[in-house]
This record gives sequence, C-alpha cells and structure tokens, in this order.
Amino acid sequence: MKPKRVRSRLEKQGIRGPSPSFLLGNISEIKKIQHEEEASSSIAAQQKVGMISHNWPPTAFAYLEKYKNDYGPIFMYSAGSIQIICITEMDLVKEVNQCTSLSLGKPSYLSKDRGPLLGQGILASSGPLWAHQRKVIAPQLYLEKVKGMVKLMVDSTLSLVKAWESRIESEGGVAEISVDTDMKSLAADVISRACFGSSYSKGQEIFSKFGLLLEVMSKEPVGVPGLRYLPTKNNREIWRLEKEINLMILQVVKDRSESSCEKDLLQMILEGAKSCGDYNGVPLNISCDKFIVDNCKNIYFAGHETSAITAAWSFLLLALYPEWQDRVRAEVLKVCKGNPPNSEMLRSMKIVTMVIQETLRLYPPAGFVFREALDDIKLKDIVIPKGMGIQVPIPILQQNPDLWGPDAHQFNPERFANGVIGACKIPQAYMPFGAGPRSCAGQHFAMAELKVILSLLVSKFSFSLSPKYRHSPVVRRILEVARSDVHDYEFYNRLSTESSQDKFIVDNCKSIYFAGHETSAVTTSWVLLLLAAHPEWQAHLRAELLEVCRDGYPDADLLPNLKTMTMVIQETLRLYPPVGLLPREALQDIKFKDIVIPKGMEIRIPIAMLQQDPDLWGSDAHQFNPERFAHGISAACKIPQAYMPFGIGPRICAGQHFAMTELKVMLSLILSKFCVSVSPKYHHSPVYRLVVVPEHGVNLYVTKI
Ligand code: HEM
Repeated sequence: MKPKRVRSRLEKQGIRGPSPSFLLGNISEIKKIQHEEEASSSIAAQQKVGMISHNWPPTAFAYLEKYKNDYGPIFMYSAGSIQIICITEMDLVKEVNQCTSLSLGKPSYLSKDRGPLLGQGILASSGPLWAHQRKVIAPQLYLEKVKGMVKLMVDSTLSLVKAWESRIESEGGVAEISVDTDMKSLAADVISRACFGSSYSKGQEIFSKFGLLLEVMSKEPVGVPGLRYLPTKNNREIWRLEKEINLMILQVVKDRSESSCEKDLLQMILEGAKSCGDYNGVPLNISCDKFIVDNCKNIYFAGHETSAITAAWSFLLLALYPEWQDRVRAEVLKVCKGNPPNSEMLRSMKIVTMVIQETLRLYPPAGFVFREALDDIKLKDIVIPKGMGIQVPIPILQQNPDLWGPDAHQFNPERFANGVIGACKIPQAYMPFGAGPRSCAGQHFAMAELKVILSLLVSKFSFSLSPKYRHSPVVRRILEVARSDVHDYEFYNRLSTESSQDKFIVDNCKSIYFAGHETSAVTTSWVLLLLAAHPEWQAHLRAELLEVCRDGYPDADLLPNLKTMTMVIQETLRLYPPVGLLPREALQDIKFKDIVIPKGMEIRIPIAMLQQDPDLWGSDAHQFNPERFAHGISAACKIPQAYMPFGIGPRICAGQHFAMTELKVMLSLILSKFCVSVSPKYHHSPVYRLVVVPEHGVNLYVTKI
C-alpha cells in the first residue's frame, strides 16, 4: 500500500506524526534533531564534571522523545520508504507482545536491506518460514540444553582468566584493560564453540569475517530505495564478504560427515534443513543451503554482540558501584567455593542475576522490538494497515519513572530482589529479550553465559574505572531504520548564518575547533605514516633536529631552521591534503575567464586531484619525494597555484601559520624521542569524510630511541 494511504488510514484513527518529505521521509529531520541533542547533551555536560548518568535514552533517541512530546505516546513517522508506528503506551505494547498472529512479522527491510547479514533466517523471516525455524532452533536453546553448554562457556572464560592473569602480573599488579574488546572476543569464542562444536576454529574464522561484514553494513542506511543495488565501494565489499562467508559455512557443512554425532547448533540446523520443504503443508521456498547459511549467521548475529556488550556494561557498573562488586564476589565465593561454576551453582546465584537484570534494564543491547503488519491487523482499537512497521522502544520504557519509580535512572539491582514483577508496576515494560512468541530464543543461553563470565572474572579480579573512560552510550543503527548523511550540507550552512552576538561567538568557536582540530591531527598521522614508510627521510629529519635543536626543544627562533621538516610536511600536505575539495558558491552571477557561472551554482576545486597531476608535478607526482620542495613551492610545480592544501585567495586558511608551527613542534618532539615503523596491521585506505582520513586508522610500531 502507498505510504500516503497508510498514513491517512492511521490519521483517521487519531494517530499523528511529523509530515514526511519525498523520498527521505523524516530522515533529514531526525538527523538534525539528533545532531542538536547530541551537541548539547546533558550526558556530555555531566561527563565534564566527572559524573556518569545512566539516563542516556533521551539523547540517543532524541527524535522519539520529541515526537512523543509533540504527538502523544503513539505516533507515526517515516524513514525513507518505511512507515513506522512507534508505541510507548503500555496497553498497546502489551497487545503487540501478546499477539500470536502470523500477520505480525518482522519488518521486510531486515531480510532485504540487511539481507547479506540476516537473509531469511529466524531473526528476519516471518510467517510459516519463521515458525518452522523457531520450531527447529528454539528447543536447542531451552534451559535443559543450555545446562550441557555451561562447560564450554567456562572453558572459554578460563582462557581469558589466564590471559588477564599473565598480563596483570607483567604490568606489576594492575592492568588497564579494554574490557569491551575482550568481551567481544570471549563471546565470539563461546558462540563459535556452541555453534560449530569441534570445528569451532573454522567457525571463529567465519565469524571474524562476519564481524567485518557487520562493520561495513553498519555504514549503510536502510530504507533508502534502491541503495543496496548500487555498485558502490561499500556495497561491493559487502557482496564480496557475503559470498566468502556463505562459501566458508557450506565448506564446514561439506566436511562434516553424514554420520556426524556432533550435538552443536550447526547440527540441529542441518537436521532442520532436511525438512525445510514445507511447514504444515505450506511450501517454504527456501533452499537447504540458504536455510543453513542464513541461520548460522542469525545465531551469530543474535548471540554475539548482545552478550558481549551486556558483559562489558556489567563490569562498568560493578566498577562504578564497588559495594555491588563486593556482594557479587561474596555470593560467588559462597556458591562456588573456589570451583568453576556448573549449572546448579548458576541457578543459586541471586545477586549475580539481579545485577545482570539491572544492567539489561539500564543498557539493553536491542533498542527496539520491531514488527511489521503483514496484513491489516487490529491491536486494541487501532487497525494497523498492512505494510506498517511497528516499533516499541525498549530503553525508553525501561527507564520510565512512572513505571519504575523515581530511581528509574539509577543502578539499583535490589529492585529485582523479588523478580521482575516486584521491580516494575507493569512488568511487561521489562523486555531486554523482547516479548511474546518472537522473544529471544537464546535468553537462557545468554543468562548462563553472562553468569559464567561475571562469576569467574569477579571471583578472580577486582575492577575499578580507568580515568580514560568516557561515558557515551550510542546506538549503532544496524537494524534500526537509518538517517541519511547530510553532514556536509549542514556544516556549510552553519558557517554562513550569523545573526545574534551569541550565535556569532558560538558558531565561530565551533568553526575554529572544526577547522583547526581534525586537519592538524590527521596531517600529523599522515606525516608519521610516511616517515615510517620512508625511514631514510626519518633519519634526515632526526639528523636535522639534532643539529638545529641540539638536545633542547624547538623554540620560535629555531623552527624556521627546520628546512627538511618543512619539506616533509609540505609533501605530506600535497599527497594527503586534509581538505580534499575547495567549495565556493556563486552568490551572484559571476564571470571567470569566459564562463558566466550563474548565481546559486556551487563550484568545487578538487585539491587532491590537482596536487597529484603528473602534468603539473612531473612523472613522480604520486610518489613521496619531499626533495621537490627543496627550493620552495614555485620550483616544485609547473603552476605553483596548483598547490593549495590551505586553500587559495582571500578565503585561504587563516590558521596556516598556527598549523605549520603546531605540526613542527609536535613532530620534532615525537621524532627526537621515538622511532616509527609501519605495523603489519596497517591497511592503507584514505577516505574522504569531510577531511581525508585513514579509514582504518594508522597503526605504527613506536620504539624509544
Ligand atoms: C544479553 C544477551 C541477549 C539479548 C539482550 C538478546 C535480545 C534479543 C531480542 C531483543 C530479540 C528480539 C525479540 C523480539 O523481537 O521480541 C532477540 C531475538 C533472538 N535472539 Fe537474542 N539476545 C541475547 C542473546 C542471544 C543469544 C546468546 C542467542 C543464541 C545463542 C540469541 C538468539 C536469538 C534468536 C534466535 C532470536 C530470534 C527469535 C525469533 O525471532 O523467533 N540471543 N534477542
């Protein structure tokens, strides 16, 4: 049904929402609301004075808060071609959760726009195909089966315990550990063992590629018509990874003999694939191979990052609330008596359970329960038209003070002492694992895994917060409908509007920060990378520094004598100019040479291309050769005006002397103390994101001289 008709049917029933624009719907507006909120977020403000607030949903979902205030607890909005009704009213939430009709399915964009990740597996499918998959997969994750998997969870966690023990010892008793990274590897190990049994190392390889696919796909918005078919660089990478992953999974299946007695999740998917022809006589239209591949990917997707991030949040909260850390440790010691936990012990851990429940309330990994009306469907007294997406925002409901009391934004596991029913006025508002027939099939698995991880690590280690930690929960929009990128447009718009005095001050502070921050930072990184790749120039520079500065630091008088340094920076700025394009707009008709450029036309000068044009710079234009600047810019290039890393003309960078001084000071201090070489992890991929940046960062080996 056409979006306009769908909306008008809901409008007639009193449901309102912002008017959508053609093609993008409310995507641009949503993006703007988010930008504004994130810039002035109270979380950021509190962070500055060293406080951590758990009330993050109003920032991460600022657009939903705004629409809720403007249009009431049930409202609609539009994300590209997708029409969505968002429900925060509990009576209707309950109806959605209790609805068992197959007419309420998963949004079709999940298997379309997110096809390479989810395909038609259990997470994304609907109707009889989902019902068949649920019947195959869910029983394998029931409590009884999970009991048999506790040992593999313990084995994985004990490997991490060993690794942390030796690290802490080598670092003198205290180590600063990036817990979220380690939790990701641990959860990947657990799910690989559970899914692939004895072939789990192959599984790990597959899933590490899947992690890459996830990362590439998180850059792609959903809901923008036709986008997934375009052969963009990102899409081509997605297609390549998808093909590789699918082939690798099928190879593991092929290697597994017919008579395999494995009891892992893959085996049960293989069994299920044998009967994937029909469900109660309804043909399912899915090949065996696709059934297997998509469900392997779904289980990994559903069960990896969710558990990893929950474990990481739990440790953060325990570090923030040492009294709860002590209570967890005391309980584990009492229950396990120094032994690794088994399923019986896990069942007796009340405090650990409460801490996990409270963590999942404040930081639920899934932002929404998503559904789609596959037919017109009546929920309470609202008929939701076929094709409408339905969203229930989990974090907003789980921190609603009307439901949870005045301490709704605080960490207080005690509220779960008498279970979920004792914790919340309407217990159905607690839904970290979703609700109803489509609730998380792996929740017993996840709870067991989290209890194993927490109990083992808290009994062996004590956690406190590193001063480097910055609290900034964000929503990675993998499954949520997206907002397209209008960043460049907004940036230039903001620079050109000056009205009040305050605005003048605020906008110019922001402009100076924007203009002077990332540009200098990224140039320093590129210089260091180029010097790491060209050790002969690194040696020249170091010799110059010794000669000019002796053992001292460079001061204003010495800096002009650093000739080699200037050449190296100039050559870096030629090859990697942070500002790749110079934009202008004709505010009136304007004549250049014999071309009249009409008012309103944007003009772009591609700096990066001009600075590597062999006709201007010679046959070594693409090579790093600072020598070309030995006699200044005019000798380096046939037409010196083609060198414009700082722009050109009356609008040339006002901070170029500041930048050159900053670069020289930073580089001379770094290089006089350290030697750099390229790490094998470095992957060269310069990309243009407002400034030209190394896509995967710059990994260097740094050794002290
Ligand atoms: C803390 C950890 C986890 C959280 C918070 C979580 C949360 C969720 C949520 C919110 C859903 C969607 C429910 C709905 O739409 O109503 C879901 C679905 C699902 N989860 Fe989990 N999950 C976790 C771990 C796991 C694990 C470890 C596995 C597998 C081993 C798993 C397997 C699944 C599956 C198969 C589904 C699809 C169910 C269906 O559509 O029928 N999850 N999960």
